[in-house]
Amino acid sequence: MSSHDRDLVRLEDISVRFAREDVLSHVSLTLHDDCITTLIGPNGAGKTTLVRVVLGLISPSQGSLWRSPGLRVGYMPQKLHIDRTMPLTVKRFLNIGLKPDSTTLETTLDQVGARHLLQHSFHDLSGGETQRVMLARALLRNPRLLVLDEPVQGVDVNGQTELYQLISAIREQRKCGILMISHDLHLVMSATDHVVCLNRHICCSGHPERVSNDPTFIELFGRSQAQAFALYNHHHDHRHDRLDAEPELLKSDTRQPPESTDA
Ligand SMILES: Nc1ncnc2c1ncn2[C@@H]1O[C@H](COP(=O)(O)OP(=O)(O)OP(=O)(O)O)[C@@H](O)[C@H]1O
Repeated sequence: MSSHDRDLVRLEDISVRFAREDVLSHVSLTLHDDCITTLIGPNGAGKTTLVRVVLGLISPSQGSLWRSPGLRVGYMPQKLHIDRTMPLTVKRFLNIGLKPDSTTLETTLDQVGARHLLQHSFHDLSGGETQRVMLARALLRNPRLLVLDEPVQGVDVNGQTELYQLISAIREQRKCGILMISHDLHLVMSATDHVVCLNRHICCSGHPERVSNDPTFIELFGRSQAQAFALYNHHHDHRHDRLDAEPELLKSDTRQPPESTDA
């Protein structure tokens, strides 16, 4: 298989202009099977706009976009506005426009740890439960590309770590490509192969470690993110004498990001 066979989407020199203002300038990016790409950047950096270009919801003002023929995309939006007065169980929510058979529905809910929520009211779910159900909905399309716009929004810190672990597991099992937007590089570290740091253009990109050391990343996010990353990295890069004697302890320790979530 040539490396191009793994390509799902290729953006070449894309620019997007709204009201005579460039929101994206000269962005080139390739998304692959079995690869998690994370978009980070400050508010208004153009992350959602870039996602909307990938989804085909916005036509770029300049540049070219190639999508693998017949590409199935599962999309989890940042926000969903549903009228609370409308009674809506999780089962009904997952059936809207999709009509999965019951086995697929239950298997998918199992995968995201939400099968027990099937008959619950969608409106009464916690932040983490809502995100899991939304993820299930995106997965019901059996996507080759999964697009997640801030998947841990409204979820507490422990829940965020669990959700990122779940996203990693989904990629492992399904070998799909994943494009996600996040504000917390140190939290997504273990769930990311490729980071794109965006501020209306691509400031830097590559392996998370490389990006976190890039001066443009430090300039955009400040030292606190870079230091949080360094602390996280410390868990990964070192073998301490005490832990060398306790390999099981090391194994569980390496998956833990730092407590802080400050941006
Ligand atoms: N349809 C539109 N028309 C005009 N301006 C738009 C439109 N969509 C987005 N913008 C502007 O483009 C800029 C980038 O918006 P975008 O939502 O892509 O940023 P973002 O990086 O996702 O931000 P955030 O992190 O706050 O969600 C913002 O200044 C926004 O106001």
